[in-house]
Amino acid sequence: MAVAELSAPTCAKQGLGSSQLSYLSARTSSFRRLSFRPPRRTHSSRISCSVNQTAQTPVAVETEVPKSNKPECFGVFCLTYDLKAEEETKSWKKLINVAVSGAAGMISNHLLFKLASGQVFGHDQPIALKLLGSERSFQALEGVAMELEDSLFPLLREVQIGIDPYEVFQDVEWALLIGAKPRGPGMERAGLLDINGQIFAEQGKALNAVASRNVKVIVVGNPCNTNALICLKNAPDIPAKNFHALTRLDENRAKCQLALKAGVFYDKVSNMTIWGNHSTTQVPDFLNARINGLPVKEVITDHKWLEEEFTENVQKRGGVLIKKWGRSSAASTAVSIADAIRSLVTPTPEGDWFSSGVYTDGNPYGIAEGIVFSMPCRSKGDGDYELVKDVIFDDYLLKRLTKTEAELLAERRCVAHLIGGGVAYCDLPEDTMLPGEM
Ligand SMILES: NC(=O)c1ccc[n+]([C@@H]2O[C@H](COP(=O)([O-])OP(=O)(O)OC[C@H]3O[C@@H](n4cnc5c(N)ncnc54)[C@H](O)[C@@H]3O)[C@@H](O)[C@H]2O)c1
Repeated sequence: MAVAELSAPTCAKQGLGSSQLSYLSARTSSFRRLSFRPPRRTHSSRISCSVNQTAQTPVAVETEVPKSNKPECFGVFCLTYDLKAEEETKSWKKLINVAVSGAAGMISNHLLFKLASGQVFGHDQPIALKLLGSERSFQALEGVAMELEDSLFPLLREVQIGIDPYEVFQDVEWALLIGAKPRGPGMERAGLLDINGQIFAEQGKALNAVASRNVKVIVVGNPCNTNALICLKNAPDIPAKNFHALTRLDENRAKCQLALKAGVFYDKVSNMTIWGNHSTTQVPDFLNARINGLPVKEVITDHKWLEEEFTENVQKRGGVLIKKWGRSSAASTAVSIADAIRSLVTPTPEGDWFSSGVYTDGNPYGIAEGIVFSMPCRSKGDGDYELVKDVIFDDYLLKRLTKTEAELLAERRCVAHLIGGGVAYCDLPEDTMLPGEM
């Protein structure tokens, strides 16, 4: 049985400096050793350094182990430290609560360490991680929490693990919904929509009940557009605008392909929109994208390549990767989730935009309302976004937008029973493989 135990110097590593902290001597003898136990609903680690508060008498406080189903702390995160009077600090931001579902999975295994290190929300932003797993993955979740402990991240102040979204999503300001069931052998696409739809319906209800009223939700688990739709429809008290389906990986892939073809570094590619569904009907928009500030079609004059190879390369990149590697993209997906968050918490560079799957109500492009569709967005860096208006369309682009829109409307019909739309009727036009899907 693994035992999580902490020692005083660890909190010193939490960015406060050892002189700012005081500890009870011989803590390990008096401190409750908490062991990782067989699956229970919630298990949390908590570190709380009393910053941003008035100066207090130095004392290290042992956190009470809460009763019943309240999160229970263990390990290094159980201690609460107060600052010495003369060492009051004012520079720390308020802690943000971030939930990650599927936290024991492959994508999370990359993402969590980026979040905890400050690479995503900033190097002055303390963070609490609330990790949601499935019953089957609970032990692995404990392992993840242990690795987070052992990483001594200065900004990581709390870690909670659990399998009940109503507990794990309590007060969260961000929810990164990655956990989903993979498509099993012989499973129809409609079956996947239903099985994962149930998960996202429940998680939407839980967010509605207990999350921050302005929680930002990024749905990664596939089929992510329709899962995001299900989630937002089950969370009527949270603005629909706050829900995103991740298409940033597709955007990054498209930028890379254009850079390769044009022989430029990929930071020279901008204004890249992925339109529509995160499936093989997605539309990487080379009409509005730019290279070195110029329209792509002026820089890459091989338009046949753009229409055929480029488009297909991006649409099918996830599938090709699976064939080569035997598993779906995890590291680059985690990077793209980090990019997607950063795009919402930092102002979008002048003249540029980013892609995200967002709710279509009120969109200026004439796309059907009531679906989650990837579109070009800009942000002031406040977590919110607005849709970009100055984009152009041609026949090629419009034709493809219609196809991906039809697919999303069909997916919506398949999950009508999960979004208050009556009886489901599944008539998917074709079985498009989802990028990254096994
Ligand atoms: N949108 C994108 O760009 C993109 C890219 C790649 C993968 N994906 C999707 O992301 C999802 C996760 O991928 P992965 O590689 O991390 O998979 P994974 O199988 O390694 O991990 C998924 C984890 O989710 C957990 N889980 C299952 N049901 C859950 C539930 N109800 N609540 C909480 N956790 C649950 C599983 O136990 C598992 O640990 C898949 O659906 C995949 O298709 C999306």
